[in-house]
Amino acid sequence: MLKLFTSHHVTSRLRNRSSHKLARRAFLTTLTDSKPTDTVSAKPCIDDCQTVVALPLLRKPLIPGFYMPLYVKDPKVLAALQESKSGQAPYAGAFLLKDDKYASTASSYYGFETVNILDKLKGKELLKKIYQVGTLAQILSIQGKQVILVGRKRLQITEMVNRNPLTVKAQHIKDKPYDKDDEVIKATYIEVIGDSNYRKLAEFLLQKRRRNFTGLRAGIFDATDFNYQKLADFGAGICGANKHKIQEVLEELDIHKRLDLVKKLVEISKIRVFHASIFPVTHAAVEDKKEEYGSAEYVKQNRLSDTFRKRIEPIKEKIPKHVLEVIEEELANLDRKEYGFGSTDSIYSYLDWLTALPWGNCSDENFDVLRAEKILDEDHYGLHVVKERILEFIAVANLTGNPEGKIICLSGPPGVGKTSVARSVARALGRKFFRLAVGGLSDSSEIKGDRRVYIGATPGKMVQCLKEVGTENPLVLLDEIDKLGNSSRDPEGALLELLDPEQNAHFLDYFLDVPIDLSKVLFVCTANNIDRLPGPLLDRMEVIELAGYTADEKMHIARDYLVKIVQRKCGMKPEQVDVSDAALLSLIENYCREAGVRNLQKQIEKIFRKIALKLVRQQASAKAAMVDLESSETAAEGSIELTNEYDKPRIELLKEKTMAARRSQVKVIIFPEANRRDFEGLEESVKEGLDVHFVNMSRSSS
Ligand SMILES: Nc1ncnc2c1ncn2[C@@H]1O[C@H](COP(=O)(O)OP(=O)(O)OP(=O)(O)O)[C@@H](O)[C@H]1O
Repeated sequence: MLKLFTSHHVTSRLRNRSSHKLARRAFLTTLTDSKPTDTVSAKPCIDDCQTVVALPLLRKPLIPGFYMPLYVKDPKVLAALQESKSGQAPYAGAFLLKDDKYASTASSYYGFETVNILDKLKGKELLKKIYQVGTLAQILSIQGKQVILVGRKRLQITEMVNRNPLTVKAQHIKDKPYDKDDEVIKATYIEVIGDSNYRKLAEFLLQKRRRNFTGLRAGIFDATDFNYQKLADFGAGICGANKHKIQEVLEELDIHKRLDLVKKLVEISKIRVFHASIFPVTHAAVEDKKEEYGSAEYVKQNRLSDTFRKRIEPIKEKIPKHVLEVIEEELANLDRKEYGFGSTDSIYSYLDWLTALPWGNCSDENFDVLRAEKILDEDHYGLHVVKERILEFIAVANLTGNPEGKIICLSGPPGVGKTSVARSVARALGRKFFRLAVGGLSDSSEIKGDRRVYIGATPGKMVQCLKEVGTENPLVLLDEIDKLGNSSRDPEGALLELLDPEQNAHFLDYFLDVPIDLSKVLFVCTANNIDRLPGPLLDRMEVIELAGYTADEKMHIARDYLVKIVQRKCGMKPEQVDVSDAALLSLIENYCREAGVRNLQKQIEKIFRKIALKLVRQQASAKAAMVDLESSETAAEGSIELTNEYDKPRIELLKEKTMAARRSQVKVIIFPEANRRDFEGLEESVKEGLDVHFVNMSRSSS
């Protein structure tokens, strides 16, 4: 009996222990198809389950028979999983992401996979990024955002059913039939499992994954009731090899080939285990031994810390001392950890953030008031008071060399240009722009990050902003600050900390855990209604009101700004469209009576989209007519052999067709040259609009 660990043990552990501790373990289920007991083994209508929510996995595929704890941040995905769990088919699809770049940004603590990193990837985009072969996973439990899955069967995606959350139709794929007595399979099996090193390896790994899983160790090599597929899967599941290699095992349906793949993975693991158990020491020792092991995989792994060393090398001088110390400490830590056993992931992720921040990198400041005035006028009609106030602010910064002081809050109804004025200020000052939507924000952790002890921890939005803009002095727009969520988890306190010049020079993000200097960031806030702003926040701000626009102002904005912007966005030339003032006025009076101009912009966009469609349709039909024309003519494209005056009808036909297709010029090639006189003798109305070329007898010489 190849029983490793009963499902009952696992679920009772799941209930009894804290999820952190649990997640640290490799959750192995039985290798045999045990009788249904408890939640784990119950497999309601598994064969009917063809439509599943697709979960993208960042760090490794889910091998059938193994457990996987997930951290799901996306509320839509979570709701869909909850629905599946409470329904007849408590299953989901687990599919590995092809791209490694997401894995490096994944914050995985205690082995929990994170399914939130792909905020921007949805539907087909996401579908393209995942392997099409994955695993049908039973949803064992959902506690908060933590979901425990157990792999059941191999799946192949056939089509997308829903975009968000990504839901797919998938067919269950089966292993190819094989002969149990096949000598080659037997031999490969003995190479894998019969190898005493493998036995040692497995024992070592299993010990690592908590020594109290004794049933596992006792039962593993009892070969009286085995099955080659599960054995191969087991090897793939525990070997800790590169995730794409494990995916190959998942996709391989030929048992012999699957065993072969696992054999290679196990070889690599042996080197790691050997290294981990004998040389858990310094970077220098690892360097010495590199040659000796000679494994490409080994060398690659040890580049983990080198990546960060290379990254910080050019900016080492600029990194604050206290941060550099932490980085060095963590690098040494990373070197000590053996690769592939989970816990390096969190160090990797931490270092990835810490080393990617723009330490000491600022964009060149520009406090030129005339230039700023020109930019503000270029981008916005009117708004004289606002522009004047901003110029005063820049003038003070020009004199003091520093724009610090009060935080500007642009207040006014929707669509009056608050966001776009802030964008222009950033452009005028030569700073990078970052918009941070704080409307609805309910938790201080969104600003200050999660503590690293939490599963799936990520830094706060401010740190994410610095990483994205790549400079220490961006202009950060805190949008809709009056719509801050009401919550006990103090988002207001976190914002105060961010905005207060006294505090933000030593801003502490819980994830980074080192103070960072935000004093060079220029904060601009927007609000629709400042009455809703919390007093302490309002105190720190200088409010500039933007009133609504009159019809006349809207007319100017539409004609001189919006039409031009939209036309450029739609890829049209000015001569292709002419929107009359009467049309704009009618739009303003009948459709856009609100204070701002956002709706007006939308209406103009609508009109331009319709014109674009018309233009493209015309071009398409012009092309179609041209093709038609070519096929009806014997000579080269659009040309005519004019041999005598009876060709006049052909010229007329050609002209008619091309004119119908709105081509202004009809190219006519006439040869031989001797027929020039015949052509010239034709009526003017026929010759009109033709681009004529006379050619001598040889066609190629045209
Ligand atoms: N005075 C103006 N001149 C030119 N364009 C303007 C002007 N005012 C607004 N716009 C344009 O109107 C659109 C909407 O403006 P924006 O998004 O900045 O509004 P907002 O006040 O931030 O709205 P919300 O409060 O809903 O965020 C933008 O394309 C902006 O460029």
